Amino acid sequence: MFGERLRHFQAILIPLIVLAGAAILAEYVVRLDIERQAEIQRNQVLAEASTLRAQLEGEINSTLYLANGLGGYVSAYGIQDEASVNVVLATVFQYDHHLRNIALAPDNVIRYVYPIKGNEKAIGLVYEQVPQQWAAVKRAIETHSTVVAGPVELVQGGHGLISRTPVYRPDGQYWGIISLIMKTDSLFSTLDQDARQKGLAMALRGKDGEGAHGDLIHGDMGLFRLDSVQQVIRVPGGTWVLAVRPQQGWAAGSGRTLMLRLSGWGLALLIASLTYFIIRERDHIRHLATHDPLTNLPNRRLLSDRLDQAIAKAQRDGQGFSILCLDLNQFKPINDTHGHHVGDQVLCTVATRLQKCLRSIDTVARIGGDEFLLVLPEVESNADVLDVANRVSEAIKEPIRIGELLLHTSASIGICHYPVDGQTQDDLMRITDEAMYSAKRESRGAVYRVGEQVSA
Ligand SMILES: Nc1nc2c(ncn2[C@@H]2O[C@H](COP(=O)(O)OP(=O)(O)OP(=O)(O)O)[C@@H](O)[C@H]2O)c(=O)[nH]1
Repeated sequence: MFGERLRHFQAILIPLIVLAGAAILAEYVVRLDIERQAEIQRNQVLAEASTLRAQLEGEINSTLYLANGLGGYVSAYGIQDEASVNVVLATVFQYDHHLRNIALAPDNVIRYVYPIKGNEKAIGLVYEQVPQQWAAVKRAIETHSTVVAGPVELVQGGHGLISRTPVYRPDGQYWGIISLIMKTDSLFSTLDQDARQKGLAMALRGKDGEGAHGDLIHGDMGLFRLDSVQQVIRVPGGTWVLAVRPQQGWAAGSGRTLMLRLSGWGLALLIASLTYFIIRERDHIRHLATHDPLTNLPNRRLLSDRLDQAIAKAQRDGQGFSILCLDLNQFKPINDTHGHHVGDQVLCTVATRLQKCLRSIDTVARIGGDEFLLVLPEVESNADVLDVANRVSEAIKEPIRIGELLLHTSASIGICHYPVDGQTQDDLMRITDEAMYSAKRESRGAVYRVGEQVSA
């Protein structure tokens, strides 16, 4: 019936709605977690990037402090002889393992280089005559401060930063230039290694201190295009930019997210399944309360509802209906002879046959041991109800096969019409019952209406 189908539909629809709601909630929680994880990860990467930046700035500045220290020494004491200069340069050189060489150029002409081995050709170089170098030297002299160029490819191999520090005598007179070449390959690869150990990829740009627009110094330029954490590094005469990003990308799609999503969906499925079982259980309990457990036909309680509905509908539509009460004849002997279980099967067979004789809008209920009541909406005429009664009677008379047994029974039937024979539920039930008993008393197997036989 419609109510049954609606309940079935609800039992599917409600859990689906619950599933959708719980899944949306689960996805929302996953999204929040992804955002939180990304924020935590971004902060961690930012902290690591700051460490790398400090490390890099520290390395570069410590080299520059050496240049400044050396400049101070030269300014104060000047140059006595080559041997003592070499001692000073060698002392400075050993402080910084990134140093490639140091050159002193009084009046812009390189006179001293340490170590000399491999750098002999630099001796005597006049900066003014080498345009690529003169620009930086000139800028250092003009700005009175250290200028860092590069990294550039070194003729001795590898890459290096060249710092030019102008030196002035105590009286303010320009003395010359101190050049330091710093090997960057080892410096950058140390940083790179540190970053990789923490699962990070790093890149540097800003050659010649040109910052965010400068050429690539180290790493992969792609990192600047990706969503990376970037830090500005101050170098004398300009800036570099450091880009850092997790090697495996940001947290989204991590194992944790997958676990959280699976748990969320699992929970959503569990809640939806529980909802489904609760609804089914509720429907089952409701069904048990309204149906006969043996034949699964509506019981008295549900019959009462159906009768109320039929009366209300008849009053609304101005159309009558009929009810039919049926009691099996000689059922007890079946029980007594073949046992209760055979009697049960006979009752079930009768129930099935009754249902087959009726329309979907009719109701057939079991109201007693071998007694059934049929409600036939919109059936008003005697002829129509007799038609149904005869059909039902014939169906019950058909032999019933239970295993090896072939059993026979019949029914005494009472009918009544609403509103002609009775107007209330109690009246209708009583009158039909009396009609059925009249049939049973006076002509078993016949159909009676209000004490009068209407069909054989
Ligand atoms: N197998 C079975 N028998 C039942 C059930 N409920 C009631 N009965 C039996 O059904 C019989 C009904 O009694 P009656 O209607 O007097 O028996 P009958 O032989 O049909 O009598 P008449 O109606 O006068 O022909 C009783 O013997 C009950 O014990 C049931 O659920 N299963």
